[in-house]
Amino acid sequence: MEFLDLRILDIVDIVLIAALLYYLYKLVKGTVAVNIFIGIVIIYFVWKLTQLLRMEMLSNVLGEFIGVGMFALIVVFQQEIRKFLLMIGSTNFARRRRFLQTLKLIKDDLETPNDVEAIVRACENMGKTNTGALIVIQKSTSLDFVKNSGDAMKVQVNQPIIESIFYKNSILHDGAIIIEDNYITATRVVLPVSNDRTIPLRFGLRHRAAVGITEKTDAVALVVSEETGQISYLKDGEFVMFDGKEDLIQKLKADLV
Ligand SMILES: Nc1ncnc2c1ncn2[C@@H]1O[C@H](COP(=O)(O)OP(=O)(O)OP(=O)(O)O)[C@@H](O)[C@H]1O
Repeated sequence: MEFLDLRILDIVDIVLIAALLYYLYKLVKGTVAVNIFIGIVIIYFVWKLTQLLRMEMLSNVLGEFIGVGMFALIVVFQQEIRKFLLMIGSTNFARRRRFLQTLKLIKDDLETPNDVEAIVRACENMGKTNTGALIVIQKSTSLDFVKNSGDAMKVQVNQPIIESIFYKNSILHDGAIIIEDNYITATRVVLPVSNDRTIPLRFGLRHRAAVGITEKTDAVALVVSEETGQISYLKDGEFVMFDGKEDLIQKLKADLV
């Protein structure tokens, strides 16, 4: 049967399409782009239906629309396409780097493990004084596309530095900080805010920004609430539950490997 005549390349084809759809979903999840995307899919199916039913005029009009639509798409999704390419490029680069590291082709010390204890201790202290904080820890996806909105710096992670950045009277306290390979590489960063309507209303923009960046990239985020002093840990756009400081440290370490 021709239908069951599946080649290895067909399987690779399906896996690649699945990966592509996954990246697209991750990119548009919770944004208005999702509605535009659904609109396009609907128009495409109506066009196919009109072709099938031989409704010449409507099918021609929709066909023309779809033809020009490709250019319109590039304009409408300009931001998303940029992020998409960045996401694919940086993820592959990081994977390649890890692959080379396992083969010992490049030095192991390129990536310094993040000082998770210092970060969590800083969050704990900031929580006690109700100091709001937003910390994003980069993994394999590059965060360059958000870093540009803040101020670049390169300081090795340590507890007092983090606390002094978020200290209420500090000029750097607004926005998020980015941590890469145990270095704080940007402060006052503005993150994309998630539009996810399932986030409880008690969480404001700081938490929504943490959800936003973790749903669009594989970074993880820590938020200290200014109102309650509570620490939240976010991964893949979701709040991760933890039982005390030690549990948070263990979870972070496991997620940052
Ligand atoms: N998109 C964003 N990117 C980075 N930081 C942000 C963003 N939006 C808000 N913030 C930071 O969060 C701060 C407080 O915002 P908001 O009070 O709405 O947050 P919240 O989630 O209610 O937090 P809290 O519980 O601490 O009040 C802002 O002053 C700013 O420093």
